[in-house]
Amino acid sequence: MTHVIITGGSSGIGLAIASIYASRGTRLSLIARSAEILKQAQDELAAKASTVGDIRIETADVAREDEITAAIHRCEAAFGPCDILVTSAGVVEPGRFEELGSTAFQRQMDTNFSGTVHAVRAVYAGMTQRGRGKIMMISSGAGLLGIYGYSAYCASKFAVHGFAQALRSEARGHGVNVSVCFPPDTETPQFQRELAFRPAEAAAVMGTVSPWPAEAVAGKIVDGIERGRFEIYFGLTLFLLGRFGPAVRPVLDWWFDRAIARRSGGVSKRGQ
Ligand SMILES: NC(=O)C1=CN([C@@H]2O[C@H](COP(=O)(O)OP(=O)(O)OC[C@H]3O[C@@H](n4cnc5c(N)ncnc54)[C@H](OP(=O)(O)O)[C@@H]3O)[C@@H](O)[C@H]2O)C=CC1
Ligand SMILES: CCCCCCCCCCCCCCCC(=O)[C@@H](N)CO
Repeated sequence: MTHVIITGGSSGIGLAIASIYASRGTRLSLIARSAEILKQAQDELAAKASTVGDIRIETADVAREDEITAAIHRCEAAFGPCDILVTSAGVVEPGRFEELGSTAFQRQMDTNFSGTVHAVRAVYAGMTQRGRGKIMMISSGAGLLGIYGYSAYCASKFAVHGFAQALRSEARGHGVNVSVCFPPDTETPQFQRELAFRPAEAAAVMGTVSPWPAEAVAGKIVDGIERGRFEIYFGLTLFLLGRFGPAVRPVLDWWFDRAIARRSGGVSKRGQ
């Protein structure tokens, strides 16, 4: 039976992905920090799964390599080797760079980027030895474009993007499929919290793409895993951004800088 491990599987996009696999009778391991929220997710999914025993929950902080490695190894000992790893654990804390502080900056890098690397490392050796396995990393539209107020988050998601690209080229020779996806704003508990802190200047940029339901994002991700697609885009705008963004950067910068200046009351440089 297929064993799917999902970091961040207790909420939002990760939970929506878990829900699709649960209804297919897959063995599922969900990893997150809060035991209470994990238990809620397990109960919710148990209604869909063939047997409650097919859903395992483990508490671990992905930013702590020892914790996440041990948790993943416990999941593999119980349910067999990992066939599919989805790394959805992530945090977002918007704020202008000078107000963000190094703790909040580092927390986003440690969770979103290092947390992804740690989870991948925990399954990677086994996958390459078996000559099979799939890894899907959740980056973001913010992993394709630098956005006002998102210096740490964008850095962490660009890092995931670069990691996925490089690892893909190493892994394919070992029969391991590495993928990365770039979701737009998605209706999840985290998104609701984030909106309260999103600067108006960021809304001017991010408002270009309207929010998606988590189920729709999860559906495209699972479909991409099945087809072994490397990059998954959501909607025409983010597809164009991913494929042609770097080529049209000067135009995008000009366009967004104008929109941002309008939101900031026309002041684009300090002191002017
Ligand atoms: N929603 C959106 O608009 C978008 C989200 N994304 C990305 O999708 C992913 C999921 O986000 P979303 O579903 O919105 O967020 P949620 O907050 O709804 O879910 C995040 C999940 O990650 C877990 N998590 C967070 N930090 C850690 C940690 N240090 N160790 C282990 N687990 C952790 C949470 O559980 P717990 O807190 O208990 O640990 C929870 O299960 C993130 O990587 C996010 O950046 C990308 C594009 C858009
Ligand atoms: C030819 C090119 C056209 C260019 C259009 C550019 C549009 C940019 C939209 C960027 C959206 C990023 C959403 C990230 C959401 C996210 O990760 C957070 N919500 C996390 O919680």
